[in-house]
Amino acid sequence: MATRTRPSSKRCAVIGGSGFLGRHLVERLVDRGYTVNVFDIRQAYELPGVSFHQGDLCDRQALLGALREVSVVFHCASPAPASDDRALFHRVNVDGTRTVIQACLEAGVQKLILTSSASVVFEGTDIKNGSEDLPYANKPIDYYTETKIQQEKLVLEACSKEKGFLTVAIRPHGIFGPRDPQLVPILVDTARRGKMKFIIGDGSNLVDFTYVENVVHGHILAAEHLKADSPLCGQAYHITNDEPVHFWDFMSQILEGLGYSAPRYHLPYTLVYGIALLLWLMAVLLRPLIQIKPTFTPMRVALAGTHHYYSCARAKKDLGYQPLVPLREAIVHTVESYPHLRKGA
Ligand SMILES: NC(=O)C1=CN([C@@H]2O[C@H](COP(=O)(O)OP(=O)(O)OC[C@H]3O[C@@H](n4cnc5c(N)ncnc54)[C@H](OP(=O)(O)O)[C@@H]3O)[C@@H](O)[C@H]2O)C=CC1
Ligand SMILES: CC(C)CCC[C@@H](C)[C@H]1CC[C@H]2C3=C(CC[C@]12C)[C@@]1(C)CCC(=O)C[C@@H]1CC3
Repeated sequence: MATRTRPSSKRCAVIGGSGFLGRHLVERLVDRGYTVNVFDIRQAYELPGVSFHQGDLCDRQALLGALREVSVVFHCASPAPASDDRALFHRVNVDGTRTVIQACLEAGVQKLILTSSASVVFEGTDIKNGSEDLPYANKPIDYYTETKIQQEKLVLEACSKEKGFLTVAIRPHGIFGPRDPQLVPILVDTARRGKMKFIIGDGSNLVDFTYVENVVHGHILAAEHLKADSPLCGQAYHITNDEPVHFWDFMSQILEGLGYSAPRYHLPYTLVYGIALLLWLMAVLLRPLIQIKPTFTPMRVALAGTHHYYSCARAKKDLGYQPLVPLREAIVHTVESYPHLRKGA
C-alpha cells in the first residue's frame, strides 16, 4: 500500500481564492513563500506560484484534486450576502462546508481555517465591544447569517486532535479595500442614484470596518499558530481594525474621497427599518411577477443604524494579532483604488 507523505506546511489551498478576500489572501501567502492551490467556481486571475482548480465546493471529487499534498486549507467561499436565495446559501455554506470537511479528512489536511463572520451573533440590535463568548444569534437577520452560523458550528465541531485535524474560525466584520465588489460599489451606485442623502438614526452608532490586509493577517496568524497544544483549536476569533468608527462618518469619508456629497439629513431608524421591511415583503410577494431588488434591505438598515463593534482581545492574546494598517490609511488606499468610481469618471 502506498504511504501518504506528510505534506509541506507551506503548501495550502484557498477555497474562494478568486474572490475579494481570497485573492488578497493568496497574494500574501505567495509573498510569504507558500505554494497555493486556488479552488473556486471561477478563475479571476493568474499568478506565479498559484495553480487554479475550477469547481463547485459541493463537489467532493473536484475538491480532492485541489487538496492533494496540502496541509492547510483556508475556506473563504460563500454566495454574496446580498442574495436572498435561501436554497443556495444552504447548499454552499452548510452542505458544501460539510463536503469541505470530508474532503480535508480524506486528503489528510491538517488545518482548516474558516472565514466566518462577526455577524453570527448579530440580531439587529446594539452590540458594543462584543466578545466571542456572545451566543449565536437566536433570530439571524437573514439567510446569509443563518447559514454562516451553521457553517461555523460545523467547522469548529470538526476539530479533532485525535484525527490530527485542527480547525479555527476567523470572524471579520465589514471588510473593505481595493477590489471589494460590495461596500464601495454599492455605496457609489446608491449615491449616483441620489439616494445617499439621509443618515439613518442620529448618526452616533459605532461600527467595525476592517481593512482587507488586516483580515488576511489574522488568517495567516491563525494558520501559523494553530497547533494541537494551542488554545486556538476549535475556537472563533474576531479580527477587526480595533478602531470602531461612526458608521456614517466612515461612509462620508469614502463618499467625499470619491467626490460625492456626504449624507446630511436625519431619518428616524424605526421608520426606515419599517419601510425596508415592507419593501422586502413586497419584493418577496411580487417575485413570481417581477424582480425587485431594494437598496435599503432590513439587514443594511440594521447595519447602518445600530452599534456593532467587537473586541479582538482574544486574537491579540492567542495570535499576537495587531492590525497592520490603521483605518485612516486604509480609507486613503481604498479611495485611491477606485478611480473609475470617482464622480464624473
Ligand atoms: N465582505 C465582507 O464584509 C465580509 C465577508 N465575510 C466572509 O468572507 C468570505 C469572503 O468574502 P468576500 O471575499 O467578500 O466574497 P467574494 O464573493 O468576493 O468571494 C467568494 C468567492 O467564493 C466563490 N464561490 C461562491 N460559491 C462557490 C462555490 N459553490 N464553490 C466554489 N467557489 C464559490 C465566489 O464566486 P462567485 O463570485 O462566482 O460567486 C467568489 O469567488 C465569505 O465567507 C464571507 O462570508 C465575513 C465578514 C465580512
Ligand atoms: C446603502 C447604504 C445604507 C449602505 C451601503 C454600504 C453597505 C453595502 C455595506 C455597509 C456595511 C456592510 C457590511 C456587509 C456588506 C456590505 C455592507 C452592508 C456584510 C453584510 C458582509 C458580510 C458579513 O459577514 C457582514 C458584513 C457587515 C457589514
